[in-house]
Amino acid sequence: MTAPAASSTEAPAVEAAFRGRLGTFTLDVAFRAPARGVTALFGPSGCGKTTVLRCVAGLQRLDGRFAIDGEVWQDAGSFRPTHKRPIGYVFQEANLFPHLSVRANLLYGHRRTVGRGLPETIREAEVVELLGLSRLLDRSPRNLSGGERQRVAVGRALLSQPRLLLMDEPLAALDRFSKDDILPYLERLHDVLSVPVLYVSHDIAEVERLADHLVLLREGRLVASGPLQDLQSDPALPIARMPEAGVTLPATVAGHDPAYGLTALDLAGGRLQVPGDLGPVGAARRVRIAASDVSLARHPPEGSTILNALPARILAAEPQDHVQVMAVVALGDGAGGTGARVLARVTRKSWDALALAPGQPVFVQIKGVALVHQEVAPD
Ligand SMILES: Nc1ncnc2c1ncn2[C@@H]1O[C@H](COP(=O)(O)OP(=O)(O)OP(=O)(O)O)[C@@H](O)[C@H]1O
Repeated sequence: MTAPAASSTEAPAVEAAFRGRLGTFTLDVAFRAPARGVTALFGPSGCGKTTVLRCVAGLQRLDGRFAIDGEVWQDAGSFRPTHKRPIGYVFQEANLFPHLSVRANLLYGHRRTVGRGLPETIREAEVVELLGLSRLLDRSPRNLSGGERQRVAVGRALLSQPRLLLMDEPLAALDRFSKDDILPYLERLHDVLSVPVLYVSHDIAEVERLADHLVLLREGRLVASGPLQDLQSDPALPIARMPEAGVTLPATVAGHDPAYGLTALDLAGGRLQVPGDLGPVGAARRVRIAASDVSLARHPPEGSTILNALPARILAAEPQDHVQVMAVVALGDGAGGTGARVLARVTRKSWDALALAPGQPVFVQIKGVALVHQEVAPD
């Protein structure tokens, strides 16, 4: 867990600490996250995610401190009001002005900030291109799909030139199809723009696609805060107990096997063969390996249809219940365990039968690998 630092001489950071009561609910949360990329606030309904975001926006006033890149927005002696905080806020509902065109909606926030002489770091043309809005500019928000409306809402928030973008369940009101439509655009924003994002969600799949850093909350308190991959591969955390527990890992396309339609993907500490063409050699990809798709063997498996069996070492293990054990293994055959960390959910019976334990060398068999990061089609 990370506590906010008193002063910020290190890498630019978002430092947040809020405590107080709202009715019967008590919030007491402190975390520090990088002031770049996407930080997801994740936890069950009612754990305080929206309250933290409202505190950051200055819409909810609780005791505490907030600073971004050393610039203090709140501490014991000061509280900057909402309208003086350079934030963009995207809610579950797009809340566009129905009587204005998409273009006028986009420029609404832009005029208010750039018109006041604030520097323009995010330009309209760039936002239109990144969010695929060029064909929607003259349309009325009334005639847009839910996903299109949210893309406009994100664009409007970005054009207000925020130091920090706050997104509160921006996809929660969308159906699966619209979510799949908008997610690649958000991934692209993340790749191209430098504005940091605090992203509230209770959808772990969404978080895994977008987030670099994770803040886990439960009942108004911090459970853990850290880089996504570190928290995903901690078998003691509640996200490892979710049925869909798994890890997302950076990978590089290493080659193709056209005869069998496979792509070779390099991860830290190992190479996988994955069905399909995942792009040119050298392309960076993000893949997801679910804990339930990984099994462990003491010896190199023979006579198996599973293509991927890689040497690894068990780093830690945690019983999940009476039946299952969650193990974290590091890929690679060295002793150091420095390769990518993968979760394996195995039965307690197999764990005992193979006398598995942390520190042991094993072979991980990986049954399925999903591509997480998708390309977006040009507008
Ligand atoms: N102004 C308020 N007065 C009283 N209770 C409040 C107030 N605002 C929030 N709460 C309570 O605080 C708790 C946390 O709410 P919050 O909306 O922050 O949770 P959340 O994690 O965002 O939940 P969800 O995922 O369902 O949106 C809830 O129990 C909520 O009822």
